[in-house]
Amino acid sequence: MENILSVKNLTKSYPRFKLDNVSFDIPRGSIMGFIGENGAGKTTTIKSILNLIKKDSGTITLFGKENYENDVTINESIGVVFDDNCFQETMTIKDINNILKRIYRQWDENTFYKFMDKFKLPDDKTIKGFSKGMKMKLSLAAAMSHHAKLLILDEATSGLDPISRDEILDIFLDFIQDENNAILLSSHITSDLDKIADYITFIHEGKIVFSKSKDELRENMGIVKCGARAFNDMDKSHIIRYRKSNYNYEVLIDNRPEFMKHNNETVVERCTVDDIMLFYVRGEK
Ligand SMILES: Nc1ncnc2c1ncn2[C@@H]1O[C@H](COP(=O)(O)OP(=O)(O)OP(=O)(O)O)[C@@H](O)[C@H]1O
Repeated sequence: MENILSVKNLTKSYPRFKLDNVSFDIPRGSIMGFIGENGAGKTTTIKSILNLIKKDSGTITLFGKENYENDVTINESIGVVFDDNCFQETMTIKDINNILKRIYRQWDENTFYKFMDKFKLPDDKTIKGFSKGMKMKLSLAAAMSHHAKLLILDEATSGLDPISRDEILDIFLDFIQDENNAILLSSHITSDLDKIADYITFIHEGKIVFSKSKDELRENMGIVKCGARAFNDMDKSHIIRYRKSNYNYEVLIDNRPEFMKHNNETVVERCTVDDIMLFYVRGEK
């Protein structure tokens, strides 16, 4: 499968933080969930991809091209949303449409106004009177109204209520029905990623812990809850991380099918993206 975005050994240093050899790929027709705790390096990675900050080293390839910085076609093929409002508060939807129409060669006024109707955003009010969720919907609509092929969304669903999020997630799923499109979605709302992501890239303290398909994670990883004796007897080669509370252990294991073959009386629970992140960040090795 061809990759729409490929990040190889990306490095960027700040005085107190280093993005360290970050690598991952996003195949066409897929949604990549980008997860990690606060300060893990998600926005720094995204800004490097978008050339908003200068990387120290590494290779970023978008749509098969490495040096895309001044390539208008590539830049216009990306729809970007950050978690803060990028429009002037005094503007109305009509003003925004007029401005974006001049910026994007492929601006699609029809699609934009369809989104405005769908999201019930008033076109006579200034942005100042919009709630956080309304501003977020507006930004998402703008990102999806110029025939972008890659959406890069940094915490773009964080201000939305569960109903609006569900509506947006459906729109994302629609978007990738076109096999030439893809989405990079950084989010702390891991239940959203459980619902729609095809791949998960997990970054911790500037380093990639894993970048895998969600099916692979779901099939292979599992949680065993047991007492001290069972934990001591356990084949340690399967343990990724464990958490201990009083005399009980919760253990995140890899290769669930293999583990179950040799421990057929042990219950291995399925885990969520949230569980995996919690074990990696807070569990013991
Ligand atoms: N311009 C900068 N100068 C110095 N340090 C910076 C700069 N920008 C980011 N950092 C540091 O880089 C680290 C990673 O920040 P980043 O915003 O990439 O994290 P994040 O994973 O997006 O976090 P969050 O989930 O909170 O948005 C943080 O420690 C941050 O303080």
